Amino acid sequence: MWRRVTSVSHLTFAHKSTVNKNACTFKCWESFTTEIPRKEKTTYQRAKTPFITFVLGGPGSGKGTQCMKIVENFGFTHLSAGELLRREIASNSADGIMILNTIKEGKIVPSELTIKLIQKEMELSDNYKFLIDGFPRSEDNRKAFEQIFGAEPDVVLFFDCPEDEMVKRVLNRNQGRVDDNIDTIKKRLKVFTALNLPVVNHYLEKGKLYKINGVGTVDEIYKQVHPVFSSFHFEKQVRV
Ligand SMILES: Nc1ncnc2c1ncn2[C@@H]1O[C@H](COP(=O)(O)OP(=O)(O)O)[C@@H](O)[C@H]1O
Ligand SMILES: Nc1ccn([C@H]2C[C@H](O)[C@@H](COP(=O)(O)OP(=O)(O)O)O2)c(=O)n1
Ligand SMILES: [Mg+2]
Repeated sequence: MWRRVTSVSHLTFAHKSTVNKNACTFKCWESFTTEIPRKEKTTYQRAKTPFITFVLGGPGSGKGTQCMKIVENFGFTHLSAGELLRREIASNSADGIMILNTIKEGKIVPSELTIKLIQKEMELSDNYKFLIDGFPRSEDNRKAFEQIFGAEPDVVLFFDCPEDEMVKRVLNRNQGRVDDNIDTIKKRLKVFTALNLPVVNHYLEKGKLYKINGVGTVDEIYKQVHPVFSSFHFEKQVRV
């Protein structure tokens, strides 16, 4: 199902390990394909194809909070698309100003840029289990991901939360975000309905959607999330 990606990322990176760096370059993409001969794999390469979870829901629906609990319990690597974009702004990169203005307007950053940031983090990770939080936020995001990665997610979580609850939570979030103000939130909610709900419906039709009631305490909500992942028996999987 997975294929090697050669066209989008021209990134070079060093693997964290000091051993066998060359063999680890592009390890992520090599393990995405079933065509790599067994003998080319090293113990530093993942033995498994990536297990990808998309985490969807409106602003303030609790995506990030629940992702932290999934990470604790199931050892996923958490990639928040919004966080990667905020990091890009903070690094004063060439795209930083455009990203900042897009986020302030409550709009969606061009898909290729967000996917490039996600892809880079996946390449740097030793893990094979990924939570991709806040992505895809539009059909364009979704289609671009599928085209670039040549694959679909294994699981899609959707935190369903009423607008008034989301607004309340975002206004109390207190993380100094430029988009956590009432004007931007109103715009984001419109964008969520117009662009993100079609993605939710797409995965519902495909039978991949796990709809979670996003109202309640963090633990009450996590009680619905846990069985989604325990059904995959990750703890029994042995990595080589
Ligand atoms: N179940 C909950 N009940 C009340 N507040 C919550 C709950 N889950 C998260 N929060 C708080 O709401 C805010 C938004 O949560 P967050 O996880 O950042 O949502 P998202 O990533 O979907 O925008 C945060 O301040 C968080 O601490
Ligand atoms: N796939 C994405 C994800 C986020 N963004 C931008 C636009 C979003 O309003 C901001 C913030 O996203 P983030 O997921 O951090 O926001 P919430 O956690 O839902 O409040 O980033 C994007 O353009 N494309
Ligand atoms: Mg978040």
